[in-house]
Amino acid sequence: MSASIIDGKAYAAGLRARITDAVGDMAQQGATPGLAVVIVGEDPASQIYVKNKARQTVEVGMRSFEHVLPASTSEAELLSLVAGLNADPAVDGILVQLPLPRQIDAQKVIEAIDPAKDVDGFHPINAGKLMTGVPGLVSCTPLGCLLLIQSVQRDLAGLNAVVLGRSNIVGKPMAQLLIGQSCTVTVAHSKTRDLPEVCREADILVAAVGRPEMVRGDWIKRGAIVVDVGINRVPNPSSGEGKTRVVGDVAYAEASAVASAITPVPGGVGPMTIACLLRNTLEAACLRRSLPMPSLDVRLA
Ligand SMILES: NC(=O)C1=CN([C@@H]2O[C@H](COP(=O)(O)OP(=O)(O)OC[C@H]3O[C@@H](n4cnc5c(N)ncnc54)[C@H](OP(=O)(O)O)[C@@H]3O)[C@@H](O)[C@H]2O)C=CC1
Ligand SMILES: Nc1nc(=O)c2c([nH]1)NC[C@@H]1CN(c3ccc(C(=O)N[C@@H](CCC(=O)O)C(=O)O)cc3)C=[N+]21
Repeated sequence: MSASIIDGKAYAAGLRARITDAVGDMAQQGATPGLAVVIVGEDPASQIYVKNKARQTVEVGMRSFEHVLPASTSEAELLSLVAGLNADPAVDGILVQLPLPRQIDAQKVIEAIDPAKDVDGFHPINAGKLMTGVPGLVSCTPLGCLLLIQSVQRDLAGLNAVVLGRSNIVGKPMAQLLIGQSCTVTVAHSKTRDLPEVCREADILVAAVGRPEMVRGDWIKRGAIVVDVGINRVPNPSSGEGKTRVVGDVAYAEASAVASAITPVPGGVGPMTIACLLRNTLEAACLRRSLPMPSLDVRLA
């Protein structure tokens, strides 16, 4: 069997097209949504993501406010910028790129963002709403993963899902979303015993560990849906000295021989993360203006 490829890039483009239409309608009423992205320090990989976010924000017709701060920025300075963005009526969504430099307590910054503008869904209020089944802003990467899984299979009730990784930004909210879909969810991590055996139980396997190609073909149940969140830069000497390429947490060729459907890296979850960020910004803008959130149902042929 050769797995079908879940085309996250195409799905994300479809989602952005629907968002563009909705933003156009809002702009006509003088209510253009705005997204502020804050980056502290010069990590080149992070800067590429921030540039991509800003470009796509403008492409869907939203206003983009980019704040690039030096690596030496103090916690107090960042908190005061966040307070200003909370108070700015042109800003509907605020994203502070993680990780932050050592002198800044990331949790403090996350908790300083107005939960109504927390388009990352990282604030404890939004994390708690997700856990208790109350509508709120949901973390973009897990939301994107769920949309991709449901593009293959709409009804997930009763399926065994294994989430590899328990971070607050991916693993935990992913598990909550899958519980919400009535999956039987196992969350595995670095202390889990016999990881391959645990993974082999999964009808749905979401890998978010940050370990290049750790998940092998023989960890995967025949016919499983595999979602690879990992973004790992590894050396790629064949394209020149010092060159790198991006691989996921799953050994893609092996896995696609066993799975029924699989997300590629790049072109899988990554583009969905950004599309869902724009979706969340639209939702935050609608909520703040007491407008209904438009349906963005995306179906690929
Ligand atoms: N595509 C996208 O849009 C996004 C991609 N990413 C990528 O996803 C990956 C995960 O990100 P994130 O959740 O932030 O990472 P974290 O480093 O915060 O969490 C990694 C998790 O994986 C677990 N883990 C690490 N090594 C192993 C191992 N050898 N065996 C089992 N479990 C292990 C850790 O366990 P423990 O808790 O025990 O330490 C932890 O729970 C990264 O590659 C990141 O770049 C992240 C965000 C968005
Ligand atoms: N506050 C905050 N929110 C985040 O959502 C957040 C963050 N901080 N810090 C970093 C991680 C990582 N992340 C990605 C987003 C898009 C791609 C993406 O678009 N990837 C493309 C290109 C990959 C490449 O070639 O480099 C793809 O997978 O096809 C990847 C990773 C968001 N993150």
